[in-house]
Amino acid sequence: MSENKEWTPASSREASAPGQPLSSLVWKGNHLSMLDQRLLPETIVMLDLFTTEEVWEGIHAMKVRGAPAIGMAAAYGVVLGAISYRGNDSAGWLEHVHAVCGHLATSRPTAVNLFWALDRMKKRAGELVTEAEVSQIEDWNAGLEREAIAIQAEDEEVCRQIGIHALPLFEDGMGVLTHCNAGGLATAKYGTALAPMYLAQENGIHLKVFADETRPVLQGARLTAFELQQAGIDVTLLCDNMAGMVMSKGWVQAVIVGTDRVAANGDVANKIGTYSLAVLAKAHGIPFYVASPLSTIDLQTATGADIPIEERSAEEVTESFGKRTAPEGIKVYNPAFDVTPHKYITAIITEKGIVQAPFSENLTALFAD
Ligand SMILES: CSC[C@H]1O[C@H](OP(=O)(O)O)[C@H](O)[C@@H]1O
Repeated sequence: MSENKEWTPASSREASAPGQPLSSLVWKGNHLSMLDQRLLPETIVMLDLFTTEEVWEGIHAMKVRGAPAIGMAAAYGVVLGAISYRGNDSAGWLEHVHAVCGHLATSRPTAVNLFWALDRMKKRAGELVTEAEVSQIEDWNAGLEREAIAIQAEDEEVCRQIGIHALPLFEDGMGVLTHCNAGGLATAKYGTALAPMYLAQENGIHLKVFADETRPVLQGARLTAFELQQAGIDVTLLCDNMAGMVMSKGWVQAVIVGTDRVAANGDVANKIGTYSLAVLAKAHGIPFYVASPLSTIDLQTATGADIPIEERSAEEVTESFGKRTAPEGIKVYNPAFDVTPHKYITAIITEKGIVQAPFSENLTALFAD
């Protein structure tokens, strides 16, 4: 793996152009260029990843993070794995691709987009080897490459559609609170929860955004505050424990967050702290919205209690801000996500429209056609 300290625009999809937001993932034809989000906002480093293992590590270590971005990265990881196959038979190639997918599936457990993208790549691999007109491994690899590129391109349009559907919920001058980073950095572009903020800006609507800092990894402070400020959107950074006071002052008219997995009954797994925010919003009579692409809705998972919740290292909590901030040997509990019961959710905003209670029926209906 090499690190490009220099800012080098990509040949296929531009990493960044003047006035344009950063891209977290740029496919370069034979490798994946991944923005190391752990270093933002101070340092912009694109990592050049040539192997599945490097992509696995990138996801696991949260160099790339955010449910849709994790799925996209995994899809490119499958391409890199397929390219590395040295046999010449379809059965061996397919078995190898499945093994690569199985390995990438162990990188992080909660965001269902990872498994969604891997399932899609496996399905495409199966189709490729049975399509009569393509018979070379190079053709199958090229087919998987096209599929991964399509996943990324579709995500940009999906996010834009989420923004379009959400926009009528936000009026000029409203205060909107968000948690973690469900923005362009977590997706191909626009984000999920941040998409309406970008669309509002395009339409001359002024929103006053409050970004929770989001302990312990600080995605709100390092990423949401960064990307909204870069875009010229009015954003105020809050410590997580300030949300209640800000709501009590009447400064917040809506909360919108992203999600890593929506269960069939409408329960939502999202960044730790989301559940507390939803309860606070309910107590203050503030609508609580979840922005979710269909790829994040998991009808196979019945309720929030069935969603696997990732627990991360104690050091994320004890070594914050570049130094030790807790005593040696202290017991730590560090769940990366929590589950918000659907009773606290006003609506789930998807690329196909806005879903409200009863969530079980209405989420299922989304997939009917
Ligand atoms: C657009 S979904 C973003 C989603 O991902 C975050 O998790 P993480 O930073 O740990 O990957 C968080 O739950 C966000 O809502």
